[in-house]
Amino acid sequence: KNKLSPPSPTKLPIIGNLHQLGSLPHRSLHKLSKKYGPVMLLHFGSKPVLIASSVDAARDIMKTHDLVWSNRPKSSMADGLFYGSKDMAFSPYGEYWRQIRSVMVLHLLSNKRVQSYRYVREEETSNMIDKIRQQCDSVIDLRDVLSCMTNNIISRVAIGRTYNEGESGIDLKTLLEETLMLVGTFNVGDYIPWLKWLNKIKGLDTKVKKVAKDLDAYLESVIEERVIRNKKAEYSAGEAKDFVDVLLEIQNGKETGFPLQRDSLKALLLDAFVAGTDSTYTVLEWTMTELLRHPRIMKKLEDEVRELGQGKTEITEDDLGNMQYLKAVIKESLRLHAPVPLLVARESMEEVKLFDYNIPAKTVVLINAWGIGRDPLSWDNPEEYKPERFLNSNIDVKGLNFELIPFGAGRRGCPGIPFAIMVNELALANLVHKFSFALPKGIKGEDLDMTECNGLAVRRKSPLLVVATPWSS
Ligand code: HEM
Repeated sequence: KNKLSPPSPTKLPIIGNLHQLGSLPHRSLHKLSKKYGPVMLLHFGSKPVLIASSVDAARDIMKTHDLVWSNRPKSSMADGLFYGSKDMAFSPYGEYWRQIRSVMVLHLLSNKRVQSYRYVREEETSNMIDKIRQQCDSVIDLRDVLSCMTNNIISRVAIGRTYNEGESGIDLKTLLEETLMLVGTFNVGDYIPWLKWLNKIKGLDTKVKKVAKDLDAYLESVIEERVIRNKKAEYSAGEAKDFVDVLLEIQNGKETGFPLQRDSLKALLLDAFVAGTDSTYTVLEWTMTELLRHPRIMKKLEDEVRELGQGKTEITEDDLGNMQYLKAVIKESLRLHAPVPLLVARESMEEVKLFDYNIPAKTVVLINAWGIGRDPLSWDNPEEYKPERFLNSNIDVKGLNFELIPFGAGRRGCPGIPFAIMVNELALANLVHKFSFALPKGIKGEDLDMTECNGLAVRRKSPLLVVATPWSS
């Protein structure tokens, strides 16, 4: 029997199903999927949006029919901020995307390149530890410390230095926060075109233009400075190259077979900041929250790290390979707290079948990785935080096991997995190696507020406050 269209909740005129999304769409859609099934068709304004909520649906989209689903829907926010969507995350599928994806994967985020930034990760992790040490026994805003470390790592890797030093009269930290906020903003004009004027009235269009202009001025100054430095040959041969160096080297196309325009170069730099920062430190904040709620798990992790780190002043990346429980803890956090719970929207390029349904071209799909991570068909006691489930299991986050897809999968899957995992594992190992953590007086683990707040990455509504006590063997 050929069912033509997936089940749909009743929609309202003009807005379609938008009123059913709520402030945390991954949760609302998860609830709806229990009633309407693993594949349902909603309308955001006039736009048909398919919601996939099961392992089989995710596999069908990101593996069986990956190519058909490899486009991204047009986003006016991405057009405004990323040089007409010339970055990789929002670029439409096609020759241009293939070219910049190969630049990203082969030149910026290859295993070898990620390895070459090891000293940056180790130095910034060590700076974070020093920062906590200076505040020991007082209440620390852990989110602030973790986000600062991640910002510094991404910034040094992308542009060769930390950016919160206040330069060129531009406050890049605030500018990036505004960019992230804008990218996560729901743009009514994309879904109900005749309501585009609302963006003008709300001042959204002006804001996007201003942020894009300031970002461009900053990136131009970074690139120009590098061009001048390279002419003077101040570059020392032993230094690891940052993204700007690599992109300038390959921009003439000798290595890649195609030239890289200036706007593409800037858009790729922006991708590293926008796609890489919040998503990465959010995992650490959720992990520490879960560990403080589960003292038994914290103790087990401390035992592993402290035993393997015995006699060492610092845990280095060489030590991580043996820390199986640590790896399981990070996976369990990604399962229950996928930072990008609905992945990044994709769009079908031609008519395609999904199960028995005929899905027309230009249908947007959202894959609920958050819901799939707590599907009782795949996970025992799915709501329980239990890293042990990964100890004797081959399930990984790399996009081959569709029950765990916090980084997506297939052609458009995240190219930053090795980078993000390294940063998270190294930071977590050093945190529990150096300190014992507790909650501020009067707060019990079980009382910790787990409310989420939506942004580009879904994080805790309130920052995690902790008290750290130095630990030594
Ligand atoms: C824990 C940290 C991270 C998470 C959870 C995450 C998650 C994701 C997700 C869900 C997607 C969409 C995948 C899809 O459509 O199938 C994505 C795409 C992407 N991510 Fe990540 N990411 C993280 C870290 C990073 C880092 C560190 C970088 C780079 C420095 C990065 C760069 C990108 C880019 C460029 C894309 C777009 C790929 C494309 O459209 O072809 N991500 N990421």
